[in-house]
Amino acid sequence: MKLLSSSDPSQVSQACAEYGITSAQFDTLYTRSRAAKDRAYCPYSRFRVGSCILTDNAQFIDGVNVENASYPVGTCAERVAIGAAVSQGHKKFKAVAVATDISPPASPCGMCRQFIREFCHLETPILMFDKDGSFVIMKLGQLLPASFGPEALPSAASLPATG
Ligand SMILES: O=c1ccn([C@H]2C[C@H](O)[C@@H](CO)O2)c(=O)[nH]1
Ligand SMILES: [Zn+2]
Repeated sequence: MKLLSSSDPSQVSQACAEYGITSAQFDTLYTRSRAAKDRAYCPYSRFRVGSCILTDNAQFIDGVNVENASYPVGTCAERVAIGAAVSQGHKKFKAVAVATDISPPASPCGMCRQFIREFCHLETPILMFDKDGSFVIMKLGQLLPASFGPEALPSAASLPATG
């Protein structure tokens, strides 16, 4: 796990080539996840999280963490972004970005990793941006090894996500 600089074009282009996204897509994921972070609703933790996901037809959809006075009811930015995307008709994603105000960057929690697993290949890049715009990039399969997914269920063939 290596911390890379998003302001170093050679580090960005090398990472993009390795993980199958364009530099333009990287820039949008970075800009949008950071901007989304400012819209987080997190009066309890004060821990702002923004997410942006890239759909397989090149749409970008944002999410923020949305907390609740009943603490366990709150949801993470990544799941909000994916829920928004699914509600807009997207079910396959090429990249997931998450931005926070800490360094090194936060990585998706276990529940989000499983949620992402439903809609992404194990090779899908997860981009994690820190407070300075430095980033770590890892494949979903690295974040969630030996995972359980929809293909394990006999009923999966009839699920919209896999159909
Ligand atoms: O990757 C993460 C980690 C945490 N959170 C949220 C959940 C909660 O609102 C706050 C503190 O855990 O940050 C996210 O949205 N995504
Ligand atoms: Zn989470």
